Amino acid sequence: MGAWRAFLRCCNAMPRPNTVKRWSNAKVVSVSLFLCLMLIALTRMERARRSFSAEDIVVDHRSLVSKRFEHFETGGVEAVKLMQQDRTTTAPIGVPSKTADEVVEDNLVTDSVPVLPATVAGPSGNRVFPPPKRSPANERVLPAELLGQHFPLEFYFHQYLPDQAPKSLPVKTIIKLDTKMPLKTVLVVLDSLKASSKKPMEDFFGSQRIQIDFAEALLLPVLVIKSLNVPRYSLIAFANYNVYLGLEKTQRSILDEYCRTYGVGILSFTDSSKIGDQELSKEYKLKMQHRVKLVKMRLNTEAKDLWRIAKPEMVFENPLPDDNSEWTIFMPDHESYQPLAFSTVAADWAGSTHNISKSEFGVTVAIRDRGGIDGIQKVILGNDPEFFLNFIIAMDGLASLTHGRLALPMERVVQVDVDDMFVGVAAVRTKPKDAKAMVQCNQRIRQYVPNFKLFLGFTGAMFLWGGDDADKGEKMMIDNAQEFIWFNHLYRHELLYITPLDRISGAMSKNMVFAKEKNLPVVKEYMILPHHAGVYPVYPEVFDEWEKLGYVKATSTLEYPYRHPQWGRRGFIHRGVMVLPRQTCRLFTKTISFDIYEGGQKAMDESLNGGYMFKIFLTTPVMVFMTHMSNYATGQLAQYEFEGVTKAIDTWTNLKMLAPHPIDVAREYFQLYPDEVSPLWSDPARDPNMKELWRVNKTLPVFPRVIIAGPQKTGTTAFMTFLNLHPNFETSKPDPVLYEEVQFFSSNLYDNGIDWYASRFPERKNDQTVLFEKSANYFSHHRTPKRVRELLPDVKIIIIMNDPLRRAYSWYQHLKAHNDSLSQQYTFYQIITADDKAPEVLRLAQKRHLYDGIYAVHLARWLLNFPTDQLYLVDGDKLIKDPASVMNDVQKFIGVTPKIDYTTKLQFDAEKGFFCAKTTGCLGSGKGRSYEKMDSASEAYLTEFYKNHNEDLRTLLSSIKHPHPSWLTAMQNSSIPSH
Ligand SMILES: Nc1ncnc2c1ncn2[C@@H]1O[C@H](COP(=O)(O)OS(=O)(=O)O)[C@@H](OP(=O)(O)O)[C@H]1O
Repeated sequence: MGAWRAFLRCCNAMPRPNTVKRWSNAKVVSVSLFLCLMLIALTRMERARRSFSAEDIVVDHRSLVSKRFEHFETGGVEAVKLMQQDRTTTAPIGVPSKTADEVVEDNLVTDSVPVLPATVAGPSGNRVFPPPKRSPANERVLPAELLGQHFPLEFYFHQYLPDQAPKSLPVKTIIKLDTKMPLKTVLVVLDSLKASSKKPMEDFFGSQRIQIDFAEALLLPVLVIKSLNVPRYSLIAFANYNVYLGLEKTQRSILDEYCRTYGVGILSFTDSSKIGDQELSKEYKLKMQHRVKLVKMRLNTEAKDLWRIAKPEMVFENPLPDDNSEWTIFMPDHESYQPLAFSTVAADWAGSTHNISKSEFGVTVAIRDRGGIDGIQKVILGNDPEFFLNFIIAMDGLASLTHGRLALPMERVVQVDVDDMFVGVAAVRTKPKDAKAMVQCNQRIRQYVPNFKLFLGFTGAMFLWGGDDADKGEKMMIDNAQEFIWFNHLYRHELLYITPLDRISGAMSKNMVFAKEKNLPVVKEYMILPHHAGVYPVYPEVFDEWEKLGYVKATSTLEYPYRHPQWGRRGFIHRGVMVLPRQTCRLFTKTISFDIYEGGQKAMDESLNGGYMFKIFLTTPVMVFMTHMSNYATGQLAQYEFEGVTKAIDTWTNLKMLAPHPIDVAREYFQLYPDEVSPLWSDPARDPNMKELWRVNKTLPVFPRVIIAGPQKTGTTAFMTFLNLHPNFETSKPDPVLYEEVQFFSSNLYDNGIDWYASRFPERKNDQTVLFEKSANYFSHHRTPKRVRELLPDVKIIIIMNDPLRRAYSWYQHLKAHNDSLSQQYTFYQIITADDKAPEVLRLAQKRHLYDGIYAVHLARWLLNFPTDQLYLVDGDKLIKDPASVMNDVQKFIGVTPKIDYTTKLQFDAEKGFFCAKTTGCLGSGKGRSYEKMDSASEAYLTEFYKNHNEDLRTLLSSIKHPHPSWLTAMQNSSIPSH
């Protein structure tokens, strides 16, 4: 009522035209009510207009995020509550966590804005910098992988059955498909997948995090996902332009047609190591001279619309790198071409200079074809992207050819961490000249990166442990503390893999006390653990501690998901702490004998010439570097390298370098890469670096070798019970809420990490023991296959498929048996036929009943992630009628020993109507219920609903040469009209 009165007050206060002014409150109310009713009616009409189709199960993942468990599990919640009271029955299906309230169903699309810790005040009380702006060019475009997760069937057909299309319509998701927009993937065509030119292509695109597909020229992939009508590639790239020119005629015309239809351009490099000296493409009116030796390069300032990163007025005055006489120059004869870069033929070049200009900048070494000849825009470079100017030209070409869709933002966020301040033996500790050099380094880098300050990781206990000179140097650092930003690096540089973990909190807080005493401006929100131990692989104790402290919000590591190549490192957020990927500078192992400052000059020169660090700056919008001051003698060179590289970036590019507060660095990172918010866990036992970081006194986690993945209501409990009869199979520990299930990969339990997952299993009795788990909702959960593949790449997956009609009805009977209100309110028929006008709960319940039974879609997702020999598909009917033969077979598939004969373990129980274990008896009353037959209207509806999906399943199974389950064959036979 209060709100209503406020509304009326508002109405009265609002300026109105004279006629309205005279209206009474009653009139205002009636008019408002009328307008409301009209609005409702119009909305209903609009809904009704969109008629319901059998394929129209909306898998609206985003809505699930906010609706939480009780909405998603509509119809299941009451069952959960009941089950919690009655522990004698087994767990309800799909209960993903301890309590309904805690659960956030995570079956969501990852393009939601990540939840990041709030911005915090900088060391001086304010942010050092405003957060960098995101460039519109960098707005996210649908990555192919996401599409593959949500449209697996279409992807599978596209990949393996390109001549066919699925019979069923795609199951709708919230992903909006713009069928004219190519996916954000690049097709790189090579003459052979083994070509040496593959690596530079991987580096060029990979370092910009652009997804690539490689293809051989003789076997180009199908370019459009037919069933979705989605063009697959945003750009076609050739490592060697001659491969494009030499494409087989039909392939060329298909490719060209694709490019023209979707406005896709071609970016090509050249590789003259294997080709003749001079070539003429008559068709393209382009002459090319290969193997030219060149000096100097300048860009064409007239190609204004192409230059973005490049500063076109800059001139490179030195000889171009020429290990194998690898440059190609272009001599076009058509107005469609525009030179992009010019060079000068070296005076000592031995090749024939017939028709080649010898004047300064007289030859063209990069060119653009504006499509005047064949309607396709191209950028062609006279070498690979190795040379730094070529790299920049290619990046700008890429941005232009993809209309900005694959362009990186123009800002580069830079953070340089100097770990181990005060750590080290006397000889390599900070001397006065080092301290001075660091202060100067800050000042010099500030010319290019406003407000830049080195970040120093300090270890208080080791302060003044060095000799006299070091003492002086370290004292100087303290005197100049305000010149830097400091972060906690643990008091004694404790290596957590050998230090008792209960010392972490002491080590963190003592260091902060030290900082206070010395008046160091510490950013307490950012912290680095020595050797990054505890961050990845995660030590739960470290994150516990950070959670207790409450203020640590960001850290970084080299280790996730792997170390090499550098550009493959990623970030993730775990328990509120943002973990950023860390970049490493070169270690100048060869220059160690140099005087350090002399070596520094060398590092700077190299960067100025576009060395390794320069490319990191070009391709990495948010960079956190790791360097050392003392414990690696060579680490001290890094400061020179940063001077060099920032100067070079400032000189050659229009990129804007920024040095914000570390929390803003982290926030910027995850805003740029929201897909990375959720980590993908992998097995530390499989990676030597991770193994090194694992605690010395803690055994590596042991994971299951077999997963019964579902789907729900297909006999998964019977299967796991039977498997357990084998002396060497050991299932997960029972859970008070989830009972026999784990549900790690398909719920927010995944956030608990791998230690938690491993703790769900008993210790193996001996080497023969095979751990396994059953979680029936894994099968249809869109993220699960990828997560499983990442952690358990060799796992064997068991999938049981019974008649989807039976499966849906069994779920309804499950609800009924637990007096779930939904099943009391609605009949089975009402639920499965719910349309757009139905209440939301009914729509969600409909999804709950029908979605899992769309086997083809879910199976395709597993098949895209696992080889077929890791999947064991069980005919659900056979499991009921002849479980012994299924169980005998599966032992072979898993490779367990000894093989047991299940005919001696199982017997048919006439009363139960199912096979039961001789020793442990039949399953509980919740499994194998007796209930009335499905009504014929429902049966007819479901038969129609699943018709095309089942047809797709047949195609899919045939494609992997798997026999069809008996119910599927029977269904097909019954649908063939008899004459
Ligand atoms: N041997 C044996 N004993 C009992 N029940 C058997 C057996 N084999 C298969 N089934 C079928 O399993 C159905 C229950 O499937 P799930 O165990 O996968 O259900 S759950 O998802 O774990 O809740 C269950 O469904 P309902 O018949 O609806 O109860 C059975 O049809």
